[in-house]
Amino acid sequence: MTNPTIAFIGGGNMARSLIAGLIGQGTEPSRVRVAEPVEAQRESLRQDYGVQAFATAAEATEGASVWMFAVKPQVMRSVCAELTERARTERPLAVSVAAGITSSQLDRWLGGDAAVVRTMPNTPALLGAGITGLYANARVSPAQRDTAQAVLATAGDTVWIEDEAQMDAVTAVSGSGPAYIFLLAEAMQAAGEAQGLPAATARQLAAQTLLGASRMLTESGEPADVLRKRVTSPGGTTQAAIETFEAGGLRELVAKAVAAAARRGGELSAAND
Ligand SMILES: NC(=O)C1=CN([C@@H]2O[C@H](COP(=O)(O)OP(=O)(O)OC[C@H]3O[C@@H](n4cnc5c(N)ncnc54)[C@H](OP(=O)(O)O)[C@@H]3O)[C@@H](O)[C@H]2O)C=CC1
Ligand SMILES: O=C(O)[C@@H]1CCC=N1
Repeated sequence: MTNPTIAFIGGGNMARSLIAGLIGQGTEPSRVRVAEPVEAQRESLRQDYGVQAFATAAEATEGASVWMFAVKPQVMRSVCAELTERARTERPLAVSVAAGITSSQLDRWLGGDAAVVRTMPNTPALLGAGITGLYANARVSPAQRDTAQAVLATAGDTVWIEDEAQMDAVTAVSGSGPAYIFLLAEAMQAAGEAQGLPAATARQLAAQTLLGASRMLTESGEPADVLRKRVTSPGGTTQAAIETFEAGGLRELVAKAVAAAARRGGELSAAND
């Protein structure tokens, strides 16, 4: 990446995670500009990362060739409307992290002929342990594609999607996914406490087990079912638990939850058009 100036529009949870990745990987803070309406959040971004923070998108995008849209889907259209004139004259690379909002909507809201990369990162980006799905529209040049990938790679792994229709599925699996794991952690912790463990001990056991299992998944190269079977001694404790999960319909429930998230992506697109 040839050191572009990057403007974030929206300085909330997701933007913070991405900014942490960029600064942590050595991006010069003066090259990161953020538009964020809340003064307390602007000040905390300046303090934590040394970036420049402004009240308006117009100020933040001055001189920036990459615009990172990190506002809620519900306000994306009005935020783009503030920038249409500048987008037409300056032809930036527009990168969106918004759930549901399509590249053709962003192109239209930015006045047409816009180079748009629609992405779906996740909050482990804060630790450089995220994963981002990316989709580029036809206006994106190979160099801009590399730039978008380089920006998101500071947050973790990246994977390109050639069919934009799959972005709602990406969102449902990895964008929202960390929350599913946190829900599982809450449930494991509560169940441990119900079995008589002190709260702190139950929390530590659940969290470290999720970390260790995730590292085995990513580092061993072995599929999840093989790793699961290795824990499951015939007639043992794990088998008792797994049979309970299967009888309770865990797989079907996960499939329904992911389908609901993907469907919501489509609804967010339609509702905010
Ligand atoms: N959180 C997550 O795990 C993920 C989120 N996303 C996507 O990221 C986007 C942001 O989500 P998230 O960070 O969670 O939400 P947040 O509400 O934390 O962040 C959005 C920020 O944008 C600010 N904002 C609102 N209007 C404007 C404006 N006109 N100009 C500049 N900033 C503005 C908001 O301020 P105010 O609070 O005053 O409204 C808020 O601080 C969403 O589109 C979401 O789909 C994608 C992947 C994962
Ligand atoms: O819940 C949401 O809509 C956003 C998108 C993925 C994670 N958070």
